[in-house]
Amino acid sequence: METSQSISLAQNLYCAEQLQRSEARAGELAGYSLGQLMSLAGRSVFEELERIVSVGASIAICCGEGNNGGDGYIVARLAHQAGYKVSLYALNAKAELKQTSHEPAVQARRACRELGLEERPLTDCTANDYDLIVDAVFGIGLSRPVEGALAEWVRALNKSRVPVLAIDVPTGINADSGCIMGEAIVAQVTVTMIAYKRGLFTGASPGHVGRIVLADLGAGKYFERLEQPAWRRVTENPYSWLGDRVAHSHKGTHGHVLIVGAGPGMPGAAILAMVAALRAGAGKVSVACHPSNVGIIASQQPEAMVHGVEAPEQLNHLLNAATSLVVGPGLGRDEWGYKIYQACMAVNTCKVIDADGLYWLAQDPVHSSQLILTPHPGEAARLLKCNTRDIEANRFEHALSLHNQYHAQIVLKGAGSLISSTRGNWLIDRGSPAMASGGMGDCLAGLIGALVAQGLAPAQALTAGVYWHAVAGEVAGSKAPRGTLASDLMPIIRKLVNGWIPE
Ligand SMILES: NC(=O)C1=CN([C@@H]2O[C@H](COP(=O)(O)OP(=O)(O)OC[C@H]3O[C@@H](n4cnc5c(N)ncnc54)[C@H](O)[C@@H]3O)[C@@H](O)[C@H]2O)[C@@H](O)CC1
Ligand SMILES: Nc1ncnc2c1ncn2[C@@H]1O[C@H](COP(=O)(O)OP(=O)(O)O)[C@@H](O)[C@H]1O
Ligand SMILES: [K+]
Repeated sequence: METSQSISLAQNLYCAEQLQRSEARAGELAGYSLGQLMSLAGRSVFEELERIVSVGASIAICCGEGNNGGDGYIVARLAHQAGYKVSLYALNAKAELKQTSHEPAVQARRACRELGLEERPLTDCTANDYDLIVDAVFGIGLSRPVEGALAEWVRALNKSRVPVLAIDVPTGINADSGCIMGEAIVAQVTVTMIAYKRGLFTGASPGHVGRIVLADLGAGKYFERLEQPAWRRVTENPYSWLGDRVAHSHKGTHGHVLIVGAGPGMPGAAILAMVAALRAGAGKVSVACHPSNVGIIASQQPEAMVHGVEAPEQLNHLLNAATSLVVGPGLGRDEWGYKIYQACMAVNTCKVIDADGLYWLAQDPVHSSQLILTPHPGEAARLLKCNTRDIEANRFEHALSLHNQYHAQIVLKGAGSLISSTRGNWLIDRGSPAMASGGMGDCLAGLIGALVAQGLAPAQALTAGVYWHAVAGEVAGSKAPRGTLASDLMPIIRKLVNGWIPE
């Protein structure tokens, strides 16, 4: 799978279980006991703390009963010794640490007591009394929802404007899925230990983790030798896949995208896909739509060729001429839409299927690596015959299921888009909430279609398309996220497919 065209600069992502299984061995290979790893973890967090607040600042360190809390006690001792005003809060101030806790945690807690740092119950911690809160309540050991008084405390903490430094994973975030379990802390910075946990980058996490800092404790490289990452995070611009245009190229060199959609009264989605395909560099773009929409679509962009098709037979010559198809934008769920969809599915040309195309696919599943499916969670639920909540509860597993069931190239869209493809499983955590507006998906479908037309393999086109679409959304929405439109992405997509890298 690793070819010269694979993404070289990507980060490996892991599950909590992999950390639990191999962190001790990785530490051993690096020359550290688990206890020493914990001391290093505490020190890394303390170093980040020093970057956030100056000596003398008031800090509340909130500790659970496991090893995440253990890291917290080490931070508390270091911060106290360095001259910070430290207040300690414990989930269970009277109880001893769990028996599974490492010795340095026990020692650090004892040292804190000897230094006169009295532990108070966590729910007594009022965030506004402090300059910084250190969240050492739960890390990868979170095993059930945060409930009751603790959940109330988390809600109050989130309402305050006090910055939070989370250790390993913000309390309440599931490190594997990125879901909130009950209630979750919103952190400004998360210092995560040894390796990146996959759940930090998708689901609810983008709103909770803040800036992520990896503290690999010297054991990261050994850990990566012991454990295979099922997912990798794209961190490199994939422009080299497309490369510069050859000087003697002509429009025929850059492929012909056919957008199939725009049923009666629904021209907008096809227009967006069409413009995105043109701006992403397709040599030619045609639209096959219901005859009633020809005038309005043709008036949007004179460079596109717009064809009204009443019956599927009229599509044949267009299908034969296309290098890639985008099937579904505004296609509709009536008989016309179904017949047009069926005609598209009868040809082997690589197809991006989105929107109503996915609706029809869910009725009658097809398996092919020449299909690129771009569902949002609602569409994914229909394809997998479950509900949207099931999808969001475990985005990773459902992206894999879609790939396995349809043998297709899949992106499960949303904050932290997941790609499961014949070129592996990739996470793209670019993009922004500015993109939460109608039409963004149509723009993505057209962009991917244009990349296929220009010669990228389906899985590459999908990965590059999702990446550039998300970056374009970030750029378009950076100054004024509300009111950002899919149309605003078009000129930025044009720059990105020409190698532009935003600062
Ligand atoms: N093992 C190691 O080598 C290292 C571990 N480290 C730290 O250790 C953490 C993992 O430690 P643990 O496995 O002890 O797990 P945690 O400290 O994350 O929490 C587990 C404890 O919390 C309880 N718990 C879980 N969910 C709860 C809920 N909703 N309400 C109430 N109690 C709940 C569990 O019963 C268990 O006692 C990592 O996240 C990291 O911060 C770091 O020190 C690096 C080294
Ligand atoms: N909060 C967000 N963060 C990152 N990307 C987002 C966010 N909200 C939406 N997007 C992206 O915008 C696009 C929306 O697509 P979709 O839901 O199909 O829109 P539509 O059907 O209205 O065109 C997806 O690519 C999605 O990943
Ligand atoms: K934590």
